[in-house]
Amino acid sequence: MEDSEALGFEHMGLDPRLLQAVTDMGWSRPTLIQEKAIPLALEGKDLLARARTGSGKTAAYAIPMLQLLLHRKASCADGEARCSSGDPISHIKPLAARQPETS
Ligand SMILES: Nc1ncnc2c1ncn2[C@@H]1O[C@H](COP(=O)(O)OP(=O)(O)OP(=O)(O)O)[C@@H](O)[C@H]1O
Repeated sequence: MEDSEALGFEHMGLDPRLLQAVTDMGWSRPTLIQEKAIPLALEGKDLLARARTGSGKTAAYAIPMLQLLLHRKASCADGEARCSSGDPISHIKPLAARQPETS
């Protein structure tokens, strides 16, 4: 994809609070891994991605996760039944604990 066609944060359908946070961080555009991963994660797709150290992977998974949490919070405030299905972070902790130690 050419740079001119790159999908900016403002075109990803992000919650305004997340867009503001990204702006506050001084991030004018997503990194490549963020540009590829965030839209798919927001669609609910399962992803396995690899990118070099310092390429922005943390935000690539944290931004969609925070968006899910914000939407879920709004849904719970509206009394939706799916609010009782557990929170995403509780699934991440056991997965992280199973990661092999690095030296
Ligand atoms: N879109 C962006 N624009 C500018 N800077 C960014 C962007 N996304 C992340 N950064 C910055 O890039 C740096 C590296 O990001 P981060 O540590 O999340 O990368 P990573 O791929 O998760 O690294 P690691 O492989 O070490 O876990 C951080 O200082 C972060 O604030």
